[in-house]
Amino acid sequence: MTTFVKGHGTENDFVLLDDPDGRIDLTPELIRHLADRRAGLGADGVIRVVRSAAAGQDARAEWFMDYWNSDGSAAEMCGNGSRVFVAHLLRRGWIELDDDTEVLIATRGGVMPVRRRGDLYSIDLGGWQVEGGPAAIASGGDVKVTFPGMPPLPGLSIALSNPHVVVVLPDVATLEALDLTTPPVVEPAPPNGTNVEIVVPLHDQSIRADLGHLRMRVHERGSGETRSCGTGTVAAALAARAWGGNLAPDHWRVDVPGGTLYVDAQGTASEGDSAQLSGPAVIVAEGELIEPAQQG
Ligand SMILES: N[C@@H](CCC[C@H](N)C(=O)O)C(=O)O
Repeated sequence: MTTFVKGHGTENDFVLLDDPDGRIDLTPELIRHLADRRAGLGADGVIRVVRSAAAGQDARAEWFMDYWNSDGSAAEMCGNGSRVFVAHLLRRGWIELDDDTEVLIATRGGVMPVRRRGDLYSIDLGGWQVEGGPAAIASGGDVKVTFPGMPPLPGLSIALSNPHVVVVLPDVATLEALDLTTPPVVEPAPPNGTNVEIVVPLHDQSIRADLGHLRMRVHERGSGETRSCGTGTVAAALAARAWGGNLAPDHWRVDVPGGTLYVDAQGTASEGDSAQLSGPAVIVAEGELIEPAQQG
């Protein structure tokens, strides 16, 4: 019997499968079936919750977040998923985590520390880089991104644990009208595909001067448009910070269709040792899987 929970982080939703001892054969077909919003449970991604020792992963972290996109492809990392993963481990009693202490989790993108303060979880995503460096920042980007019915726009590639390209638009009306039903075309095509974040800087007076503010939509590699992408908000803040130059803030609020996330960045405009993502994690339901052959 396989138990699961359904959860989300700012409405980026996941099915988490309990597999502490590494017994589940998680095929792309099973992932697509579970993620299907009509024939399955429905999710942007599927996370297998497995001990690192049972999955051949880094022993510094007891637990491995085995993350899969809804199309059945594997991803290195999921920022929103990492918070839901830790909330689930806590709820199961598989870890203990007091306020302001940290737990290490293993991901394909490396071992990362997660902290909790009340209902807010923060993860340190480690090193990052603006691909193309200062020249790409100065020219607006290193790639061209085309959305249906629009001329190509510059995009800035950000190497985090997973790949991102960030595009800036002038206003919220243009952002809301954007067609994300098909993948944006990125040229030259990144070798492993990419997540694409589209942002509008908000210059509202109500926000602190040391806190940047962005509105964002995202088209995720392997999942299509989602209501939030945690690593995507970090990439968006890093790109906006790079474009903003010396006076740009290190702290950012990013509003996505599913809620609000916060990003803290360290390092130069084009490279840094770490960036932190903070936001909520919600567990909505739990249950037992029925084997596909027994369904119907
Ligand atoms: N939604 C996630 C990112 C999930 C993986 C992504 N689609 C990829 O393929 O890199 C997040 O919150 O970071």
